[in-house]
Amino acid sequence: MERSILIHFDSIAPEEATIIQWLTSQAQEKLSCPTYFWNLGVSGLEQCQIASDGGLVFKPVSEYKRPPQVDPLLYIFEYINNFSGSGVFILGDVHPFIAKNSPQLSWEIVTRVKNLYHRLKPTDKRIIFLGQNIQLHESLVRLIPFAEVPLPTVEQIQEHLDSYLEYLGESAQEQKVKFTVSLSASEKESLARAALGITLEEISDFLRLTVKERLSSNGITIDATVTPLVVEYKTRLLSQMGIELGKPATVPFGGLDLLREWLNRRRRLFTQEARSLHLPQPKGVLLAGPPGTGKSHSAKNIANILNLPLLQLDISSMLGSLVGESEGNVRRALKTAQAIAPCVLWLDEIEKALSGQGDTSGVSQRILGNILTFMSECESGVFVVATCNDPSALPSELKRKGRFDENFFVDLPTEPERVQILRIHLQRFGITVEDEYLEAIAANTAKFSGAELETLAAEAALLAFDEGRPQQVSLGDLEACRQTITPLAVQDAAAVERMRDWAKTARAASSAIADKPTQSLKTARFRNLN
Ligand SMILES: Nc1ncnc2c1ncn2[C@@H]1O[C@H](COP(=O)(O)OP(=O)(O)OP(=O)(O)O)[C@@H](O)[C@H]1O
Repeated sequence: MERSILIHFDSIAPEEATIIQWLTSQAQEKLSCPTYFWNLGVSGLEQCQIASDGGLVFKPVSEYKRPPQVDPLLYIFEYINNFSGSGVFILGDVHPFIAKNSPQLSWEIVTRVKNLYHRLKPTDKRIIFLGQNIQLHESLVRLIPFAEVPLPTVEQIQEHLDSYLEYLGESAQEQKVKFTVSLSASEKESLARAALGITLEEISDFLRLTVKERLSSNGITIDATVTPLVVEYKTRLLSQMGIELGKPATVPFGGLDLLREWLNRRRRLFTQEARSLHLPQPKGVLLAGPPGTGKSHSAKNIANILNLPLLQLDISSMLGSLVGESEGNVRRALKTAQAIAPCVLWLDEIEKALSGQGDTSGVSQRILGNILTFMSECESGVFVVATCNDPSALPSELKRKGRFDENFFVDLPTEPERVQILRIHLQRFGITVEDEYLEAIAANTAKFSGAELETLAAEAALLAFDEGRPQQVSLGDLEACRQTITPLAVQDAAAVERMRDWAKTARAASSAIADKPTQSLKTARFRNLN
């Protein structure tokens, strides 16, 4: 802020007030000058001041009088230009006029901003453009540095909890309500960790709501029972942004031994010990294969194996209609993952969002750019699991070697894997079937996917139950149900074979398999895709 004339500050919506507050105190401390705020919504220009309780107050500037016929944006620029003295001017709402790809992009405004840059250079006046997901027009990029506000760390959240709970306590006292905070140091840390991924203002909102809900004749108590509530609150907030906080997988996956082995070798890299040694963090895996082969199921299990929280991102559901909105949603999601890290970030069905088919606005290209930059820059332990059915539809930038740690093809299960999958799904209903029966059925289910084997197990359990033999599944039940299921690989053999062929040729072109000479290619259901 000391050296830049104009700054473009990217905020996350509810964090705006916190940023203004921070900028105000920085301007006071480092530049000894006042801070002003303006946007199209406020009636005029307001001076920002830090109140004695640490809060932010806005005071209208009485000299700022815009004649009704003058454009508000041109007027504020002129006002700042003519303003005598020093000051930091925070301007909201300017970005639609200076952002690239914006339908409201105005050359007049872009030119004024450039002029202002040169005019303000010898003065002690600074302008900060505050907005979300702004990508400045090319002609301004070099003049206006970009600052981004990361989501708060555990330590920042803990500090915020202390000060905000103290403030709530004082307010309660004023209203003669008993206010008790009963949190040990470790409980407070757990609470702060549970809140990772949301902004400080969202945390304040949560605490205010909780206080209201907890008010009883005995007063208000804030204790460890608040922690699961903050997780619920965060889950709701993230879900509104297209991010789902995944639940740990309760059903293990059968087969996929190479993936399991690969993960087991890396799980320790996410521990605090490895992180403190700055060992490189694994970036992630790409899982591609026919429908129902267990890619999503594996993604959930990966989080379990690595013992990390799971965040699921459905990029196609994030594609907003407004310019910049989709990219913004994805960037916010990536930031959230970074704040929650170490974690697993599962990008489901990425080919749907990133193939670029029918996308004339270039949104998918920009989203892809965001994801690629994130993957190459993020060192905080976000393990990306991308799943897709059709790898040939994916942009090659995403598949090239080094992007993911490994690109795996998840094929239809082999016979021994089918035994394992059937066993897992029968056990879910408390059913144990002799190995030789499972092997007999596995031998007859050559083209079945994991999902179809799951259906077969469930149907057999129902049949036995219907016939008054709960949990007594026979070979006959399994065989009868098998005959009712036509696997997709038979129904749409051409499509499934296309995927498998593609993977075979892709594997032959890869050197990664050669890196693993001990691996049996025959049983390797996971194959490198590059
Ligand atoms: N290897 C496996 N072990 C255990 N269960 C499996 C396995 N593969 C698939 N399943 C079962 O099949 C269900 C559906 O599989 P999943 O959704 O993971 O397939 P997918 O490959 O992601 O399919 P799609 O490409 O259609 O999204 C899972 O919920 C799981 O119960």
